[in-house]
Amino acid sequence: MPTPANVLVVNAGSSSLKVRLLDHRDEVLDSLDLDQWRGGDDVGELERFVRETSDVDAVGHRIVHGGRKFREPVRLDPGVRDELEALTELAPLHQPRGVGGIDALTALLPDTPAVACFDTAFHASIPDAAATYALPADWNERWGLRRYGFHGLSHAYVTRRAAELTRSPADRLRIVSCHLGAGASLAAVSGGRSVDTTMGFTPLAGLVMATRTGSVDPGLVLWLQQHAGIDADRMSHALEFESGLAGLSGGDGDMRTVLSGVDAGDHRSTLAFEVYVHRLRREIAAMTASLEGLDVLVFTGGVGEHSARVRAEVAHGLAYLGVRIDDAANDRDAEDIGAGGAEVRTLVVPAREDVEIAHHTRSVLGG
Ligand SMILES: Nc1ncnc2c1ncn2[C@@H]1O[C@H](COP(=O)(O)OP(=O)(O)O)[C@@H](O)[C@H]1O
Ligand SMILES: CC(=O)OP(=O)(O)O
Ligand SMILES: [Mg+2]
Repeated sequence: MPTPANVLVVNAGSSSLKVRLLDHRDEVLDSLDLDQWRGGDDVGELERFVRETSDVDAVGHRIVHGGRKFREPVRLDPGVRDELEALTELAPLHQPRGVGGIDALTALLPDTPAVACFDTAFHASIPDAAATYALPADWNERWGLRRYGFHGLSHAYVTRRAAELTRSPADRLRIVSCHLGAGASLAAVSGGRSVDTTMGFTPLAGLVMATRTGSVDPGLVLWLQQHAGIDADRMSHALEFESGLAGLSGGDGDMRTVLSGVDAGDHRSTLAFEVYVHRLRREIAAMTASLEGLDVLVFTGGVGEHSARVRAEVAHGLAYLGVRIDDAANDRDAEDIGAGGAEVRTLVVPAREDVEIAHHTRSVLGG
């Protein structure tokens, strides 16, 4: 078929559904944001939006988990859809929402071709030394236990933008991409390929997030189960929804709420902010070890794009790596916030998973 021009991008995250219609130049023609989306039950608004939107040539979906099989974008058919649903056990929070998006759009636009694009795909290049857990080898093989990594569509877009903005070919750059949204992860990108990341087998690992713990001592989790009477379901809910910024500060996990608390002298909010920043700095430094250096540090996602305070705290603690920012540029959320002559470039890039998905959708269907 000819390369589709207008792509309807469906991005079902852990808490929201973002739908965008992009034209052949990636201009946004129309969009719909739903804060509450559980996949399935509340298709009403989506249905209205799609009925009012004409000229959809193709649909591109963000799917969080591609499992062992899907390492690049794939054209959707009923068989593929069922394989994606079967991966729900690997990402119970995210996968049903993505599959719900596929089902809703298949019902609304049954004759429009659709492509699934995976959060995990960009990280398929992570070498075994970084992707392998030191567990019994036959467990790893039997269940495909591995550091899959997530937010790959965002990290891939950041990688392309970093190359454009620094006017250097991506194959020469060592980039740490910081995707700081409600979910948060880092990617170490060398020569355009992901070589390490903070999320793991699930999107629970790594950085402190809005309501997720990020990494904790697995011994602590076992201790709570074996000695404190916290069963697996209760534990899972606490680690996913009651932890992170929300758990520490007692608020909703929104960084803006935490910062208001800090300004009001609230001790819990202050500790939450300090823990968030500490972990972020430490993990960025860890990514530079995987890269054997650092050329570009990039901030993206709601917190990364809008919180000058988080960026400043992180950058000031990483001066020893050559990170130096221009505080005035940082305060106005400029694209390039690096200080003149700094060894490391520091950039702020809007998260555009939609652009990445539209590109993949066009190349799968047109190529
Ligand atoms: N001006 C701001 N200052 C600090 N944090 C912000 C600001 N605007 C948005 N955020 C943060 O961005 C988060 C949402 O990030 P976003 O990438 O949009 O979400 P999602 O991960 O759901 O896609 C919110 O939880 C909030 O903490
Ligand atoms: C994978 C992941 O954590 O996604 P989100 O940030 O949308 O929750
Ligand atoms: Mg997001």
